[in-house]
Amino acid sequence: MLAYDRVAVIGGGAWGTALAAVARRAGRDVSLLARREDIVAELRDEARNSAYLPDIALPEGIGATTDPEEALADAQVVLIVTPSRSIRAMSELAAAHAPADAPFFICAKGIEAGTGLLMTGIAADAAPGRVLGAVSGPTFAVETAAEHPTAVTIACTSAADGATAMPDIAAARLAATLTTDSFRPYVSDDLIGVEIGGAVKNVIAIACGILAGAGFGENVRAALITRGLAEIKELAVVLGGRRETVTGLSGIGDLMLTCSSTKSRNFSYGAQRGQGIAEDQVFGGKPVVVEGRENATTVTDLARRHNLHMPICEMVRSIVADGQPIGEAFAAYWAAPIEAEPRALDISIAHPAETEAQIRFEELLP
Ligand SMILES: NC(=O)C1=CN([C@@H]2O[C@H](COP(=O)(O)OP(=O)(O)OC[C@H]3O[C@@H](n4cnc5c(N)ncnc54)[C@H](OP(=O)(O)O)[C@@H]3O)[C@@H](O)[C@H]2O)C=CC1
Ligand SMILES: O=C(CO)COP(=O)(O)O
Repeated sequence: MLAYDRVAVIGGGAWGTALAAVARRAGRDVSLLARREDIVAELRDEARNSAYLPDIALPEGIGATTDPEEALADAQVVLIVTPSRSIRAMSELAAAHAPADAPFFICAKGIEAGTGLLMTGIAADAAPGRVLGAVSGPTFAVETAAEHPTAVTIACTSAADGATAMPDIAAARLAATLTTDSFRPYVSDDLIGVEIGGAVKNVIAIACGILAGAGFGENVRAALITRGLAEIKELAVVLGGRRETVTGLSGIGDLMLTCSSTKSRNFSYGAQRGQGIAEDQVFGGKPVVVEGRENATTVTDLARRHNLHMPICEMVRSIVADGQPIGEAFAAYWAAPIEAEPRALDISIAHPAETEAQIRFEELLP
C-alpha cells in the first residue's frame, strides 16, 4: 500500500496541528503528541487549538495525547514538528517509542548550533538507521489549517530505505498520504537542497522585515530576495545539494512567501526591530518561535566553515546576535565591493561611497 494509514505528529503548535489536520482530512488515523494538557483536551473535545490556530475549525478525530507511547507506538510514519532547537530531543523521543520501520519526517526549518547539522542530520545522529526526510515549502500554518491551497516539497534520499522505485520511497509515500483537495505535495530526492532553503530563508526574511520596518521600499526587498536566493544556492551547492532545487517550492517559493508577508514571524520580528523596538520587547515580550534569529548564527557559522561569504545572513547576524546598529550593518552590506551577478565572473570593484553610504543610512535607520 502506497500511503501510510497511521500518522503520528510530534508538536501541538501551529504547524504540527495544521499537518495533523491535513492528514486527518486525507482520511488517515492521526495521533498528535503535545506537551500541554489544555491543548490536548481542546483538540479532542472541540477539534480546535485556540492557543496556536485561533478561530480555525479542525477535523474531528485527531487523537491528541501527552503520552509518547500512546502517540507513537502504532505509527507508520512520524512527523516531527517542533522548533529546530528541540529536534534532537524529539528525534530521540520518537526513536524510543515508534516502530523501527517508521520513517521520521522533520518539518522544522533550521541548522543545529555547534554541530552545523541540518535537521535530518540531527535526526540521523539521534535515531541511527532510521529512514529520514523533510517537509518544507511556502506554508503558513494558518492558511493550511483553513484549507487554503498549499503546495509543499517532501524530500528524502532515494536510497535511504533501500527502495528502488520512486513510488516506494518514503517521500512519495508521505505525499500520497497527505494529498487532499487543498494540500498538494511535490516529491524531491535532494534533501540537502530542500533543507538549506528552509533554514536560510528565515534569515533573509528578517533582513527584509528590518528594512521594511525602517521604512525602505519595495526595491530593496526585491534585491534582498534575489541576492538571498543566491546565498541559498551557494550554500546548498557547497554542501552537496542541487542548484535547481533552489528554484523550487522549498527555495524561492518559501523565500518569496516569508519575505513579503506580516504573517511570517521572521518578517514581523525584523519589521519590529526595524521600527526600533528593542529585542526584549518584540511581540510584546512574548516568546514566539523566530527560527531565523538563532539561525543567522548557525547558517553563517556553517558557511564560514566552507569559506563561503553570505553577506545578507552576516548582516542579520551582526544585528541580532552582535547588537550592531541597523544603519551601520546595512551600510556595511550595501557598500561592499561591486561584483558580478552571478559570481562566475571574477569582478571586484571597490565601492566609491562607503563613508557617504554609512552617514546616509545611519540617518535613515535606527
Ligand atoms: N507556523 C508555520 O507556518 C510553519 C512552521 N514551520 C516550522 O515548524 C517548526 C515549529 O513551528 P510552529 O509549529 O510554527 O511553532 P509553534 O510555536 O506554533 O509551536 C511549537 C510547538 O513545539 C512545542 N515545543 C516548543 N519547544 C519545545 C521543546 N523544547 N521540546 C518539545 N516541544 C517543544 C510547543 O509546545 P508548547 O505549546 O508546550 O510550548 C508547540 O507545541 C519551526 O521550525 C517552524 O519554522 C514550518 C512551516 C510552516
Ligand atoms: O516557514 C514558514 C512559512 O513557510 C513560516 O514562517 P515563519 O516562521 O516566519 O512564520
